[in-house]
Amino acid sequence: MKIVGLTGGIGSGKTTVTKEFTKYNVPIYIADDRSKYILANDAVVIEKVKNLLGDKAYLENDGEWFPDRAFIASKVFNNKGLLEGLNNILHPAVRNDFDKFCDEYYNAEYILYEAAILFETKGNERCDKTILVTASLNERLTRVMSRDQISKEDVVARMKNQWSQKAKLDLADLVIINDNIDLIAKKVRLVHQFMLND
Ligand SMILES: CC(C)(COP(=O)(O)OP(=O)(O)OC[C@H]1O[C@@H](n2cnc3c(N)ncnc32)[C@H](O)[C@@H]1O)[C@@H](O)C(=O)NCCC(=O)NCCS
Ligand SMILES: Nc1ncnc2c1ncn2[C@@H]1O[C@H](COP(=O)(O)OP(=O)(O)OP(=O)(O)O)[C@@H](O)[C@H]1O
Repeated sequence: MKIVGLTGGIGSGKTTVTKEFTKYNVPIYIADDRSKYILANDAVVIEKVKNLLGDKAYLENDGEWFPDRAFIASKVFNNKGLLEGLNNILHPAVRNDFDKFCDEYYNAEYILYEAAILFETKGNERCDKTILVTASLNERLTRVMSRDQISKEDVVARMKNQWSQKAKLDLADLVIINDNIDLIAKKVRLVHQFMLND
């Protein structure tokens, strides 16, 4: 079983591209989603996040507690120390969770590991191949502002905590340029064939 990492800066189109791989029954691990699950459900993680950011990091609703992601984002994306603290809590937990996923799908030809900050966290060292999804800076800004209804400043704050597209291009094995949505299905079909024959 090969591990294929799929990454790209915020708003590049990782989720859009990843969805295309589901057509081919490729097992897909989405680090952002699993990270959210862990943040909401792992008791040890919850305790550590409260210690780092305060009790306000979680909100109560009908007797249940949920991470207040807007509050957490407002704290960490403008404070490198706090972001590092949060990453240090969540990333080892995500790695453990991914180990279990790999065990479950050890029979697959390859599995896709989607992560926004694959290279930044050295996650690529675990991958046999890496795919980078790209789009122009302006496109990415516009897409995220419209998708999440957040300000340009909020998107830029996240971008500042990610490597530049140029730095990632130097490391990626394959690149999917996501400028035209109509071409994504064809590009993914070609990449899938490449992975099967590699
Ligand atoms: C701070 C949190 C709660 C904000 O949640 P929110 O729903 O607003 O954002 P979401 O998780 O959907 O992330 C959206 C995008 O923000 C960017 N982003 C998220 N985490 C990070 C990070 N640690 N460093 C840089 N960019 C990040 C990515 O481009 C991501 O796709 C959340 O992003 C989080 O827990 N981040 C830390 C965990 C992490 O590193 N996740 C990313 C891969 S494991
Ligand atoms: N080629 C495209 N043309 C126009 N809109 C697009 C294109 N690709 C993706 N989008 C839209 O742009 C937004 C961002 O795409 P997507 O959510 O796939 O990016 P992402 O890289 O997963 O972002 P994030 O890092 O925030 O998770 C979405 O609303 C999506 O529908």
